[in-house]
Amino acid sequence: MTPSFDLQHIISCVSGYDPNALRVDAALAVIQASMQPVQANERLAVRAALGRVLAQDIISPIDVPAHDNSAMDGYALRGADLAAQGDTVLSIAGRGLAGHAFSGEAPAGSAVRIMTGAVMPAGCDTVVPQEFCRVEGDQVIFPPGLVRPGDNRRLRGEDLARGKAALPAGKLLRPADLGLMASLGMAEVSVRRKLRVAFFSSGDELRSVGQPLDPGCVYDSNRYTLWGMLERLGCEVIDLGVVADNPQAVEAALRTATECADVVITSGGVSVGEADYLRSTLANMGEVVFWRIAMRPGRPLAFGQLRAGAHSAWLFGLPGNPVAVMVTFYAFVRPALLHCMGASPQPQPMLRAVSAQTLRKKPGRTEYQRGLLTALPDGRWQVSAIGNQGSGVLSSMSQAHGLIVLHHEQSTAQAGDLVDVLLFDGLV
Ligand SMILES: Nc1nc2c(c(=O)[nH]1)N[C@H]1C(S)=C(S)[C@@H](COP(=O)(O)OP(=O)(O)OC[C@H]3O[C@@H](n4cnc5c(N)ncnc54)[C@H](O)[C@@H]3O)O[C@H]1N2
Ligand code: MOO
Ligand SMILES: [Mg+2]
Repeated sequence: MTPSFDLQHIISCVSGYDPNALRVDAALAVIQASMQPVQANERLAVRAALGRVLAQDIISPIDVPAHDNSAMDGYALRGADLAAQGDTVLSIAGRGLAGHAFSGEAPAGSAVRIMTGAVMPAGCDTVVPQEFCRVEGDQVIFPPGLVRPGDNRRLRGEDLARGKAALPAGKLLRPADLGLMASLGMAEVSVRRKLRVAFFSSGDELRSVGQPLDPGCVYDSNRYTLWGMLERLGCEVIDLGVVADNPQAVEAALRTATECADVVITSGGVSVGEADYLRSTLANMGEVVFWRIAMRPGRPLAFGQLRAGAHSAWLFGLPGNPVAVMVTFYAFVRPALLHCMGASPQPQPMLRAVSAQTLRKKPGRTEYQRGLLTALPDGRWQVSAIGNQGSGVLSSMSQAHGLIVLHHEQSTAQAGDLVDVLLFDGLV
């Protein structure tokens, strides 16, 4: 009898190339096209809105600043009064401080003592810093050529003019935005509601911290990394614990998650092992949009939609290996959640660095390696791949500054080549 074999399958095993695995960029496009942003909004005090997504454009209701004012401590005067050559001597007409304006118009040929933030006296258009002047009695003397007319004055509305766009809907609110809203006098703001994200770990070998570590078991670390990444994104995080390796338990947990969350994230049980039930359960409860990505680590990622009664939720079935969880989260889940939160697209925090060594890479997939950055004397960054790149090795993930991304088309990078690094500290 002739042995039967699947040539395509053998090629894929030998080369590591998997014809059924989606490219990273294609998977991202499918995810973005499938998932819709949440629409509901809520009104929050400005401080409570940190990290939330702005629901509406904000138009400035006032001029900021509301008045022309001084940028320096010194003397306000008419720029035209400054002589091009020789000292200019002006009498001091009075004083203006921030919150205590000089009243009236500065008489011709006079200067007004002024502090930073004080309203520019009527008639004055220029401020000379006090370091440049000499005071003699009630006169102030300005040497020539130190300032130009109009210097050291901040104009009304130069930050934001009334009626101008201040912040666009979709902005992920950062500390500067809170300050900006406060500068407009806003106490409250409309933001998108939080995204509800439920997650659980699956595996009979998993023990939660606080439990004894039985033989052959590991502590469940994925619920900690996932919790951290979701908290940083500002999601409402629902931790459904550890689920056993059996189809009934996986289905029950997915049902609970679908009933309470917009997005469900699981880790483990998504590969081809005899205790891997995630994908078949997803197929029974809804649909698998894709499974397997041309990437390493993280290849067995599953994405699909779950249904439970009237509820539905999107599912990311992340591979169980702890590094694969984090890499797939940064590559897919984070952009997807930002999209669902209603955030406008933002660039990934990437920098280009010189590779310190040869980085071997197979064609036809995207590879991610944990990297350490150092500054080179010429001002460029250098990146070195950390020793143990195993998919279960969290210590190197903890040490790394970011992920070296070796793109789909890229081949092995040689020492000295420029490579992309996705920075952990730039990620919310
Ligand atoms: N024959 C094949 N075997 C495997 C393939 C494959 O393509 N063919 N893919 C490998 C890849 S790549 C990965 S990644 C894993 C993914 O496996 P699962 O998603 O099914 O995950 P598990 O089998 O449940 O666990 C894998 C590994 O990770 C540890 N783990 C799981 N959950 C946690 C947790 N919450 N905290 C800490 N550690 C966890 C688990 O103990 C296993 O060691 O499959 C490969 N196999
Ligand atoms: O690619 Mo798996 O994701 O080895 O860890
Ligand atoms: Mg498995």
